Amino acid sequence: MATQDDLKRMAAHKALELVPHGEYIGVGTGSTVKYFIEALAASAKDIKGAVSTSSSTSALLRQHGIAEVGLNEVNGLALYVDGADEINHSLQMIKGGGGALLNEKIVASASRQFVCIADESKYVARLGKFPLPVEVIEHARSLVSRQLLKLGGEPELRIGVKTDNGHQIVDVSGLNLDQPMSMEDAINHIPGVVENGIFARRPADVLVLARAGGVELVYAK
Ligand SMILES: O=C(CO)[C@H](O)[C@H](O)COP(=O)(O)O
Repeated sequence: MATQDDLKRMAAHKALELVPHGEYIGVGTGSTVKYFIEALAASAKDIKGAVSTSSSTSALLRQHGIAEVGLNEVNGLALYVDGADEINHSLQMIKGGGGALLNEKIVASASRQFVCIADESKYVARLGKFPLPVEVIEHARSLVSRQLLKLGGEPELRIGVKTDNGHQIVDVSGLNLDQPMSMEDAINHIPGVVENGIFARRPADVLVLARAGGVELVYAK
């Protein structure tokens, strides 16, 4: 039986088919993305370079000899490839389990196409079982947490974690995410919030979904 890692690898390999030749691409963060970087390095795709979303992704790109380029050095990106913690049927996502949500949202917003790579456990009818990561300015953490409580969530500090941008992460359980875009906006309006892991304003354009029976491309309904 295929393991979750097998499925992640299958999705990552399939995504290669969507990578254009001769373009800059954005690369997300996480274990599924690690398989994508490995597959990209072993393939004949001649991308111009990759914009990274985290120090761990930069290290993997270096290790595999893929040229890294800064976002300021390119005029937009053809494609962005990343995993997700949850993705719904409109291809809206919860991201940030790996703590890279801020850079992921920035690079995704600079990309013409967002390809999400995921195993079937991530594909859900309703977002919100996975606690929502919220990146916060450290001295505003308690203030922000009180506001998150008012929005119906139960915030919990991710102990011992600092993001690549020097902030803390609060994971929020119990939020009603039936209106993901409104919640994305509401949380981002709390002073002290840097970014939150709802990707509703910038959903994926295509989901490469790996199931035990094979890999399929899913487009937003
Ligand atoms: O948002 C992310 C990192 O910030 C990842 O895409 C998400 O956590 C999924 O990770 P994985 O591929 O390891 O399951």
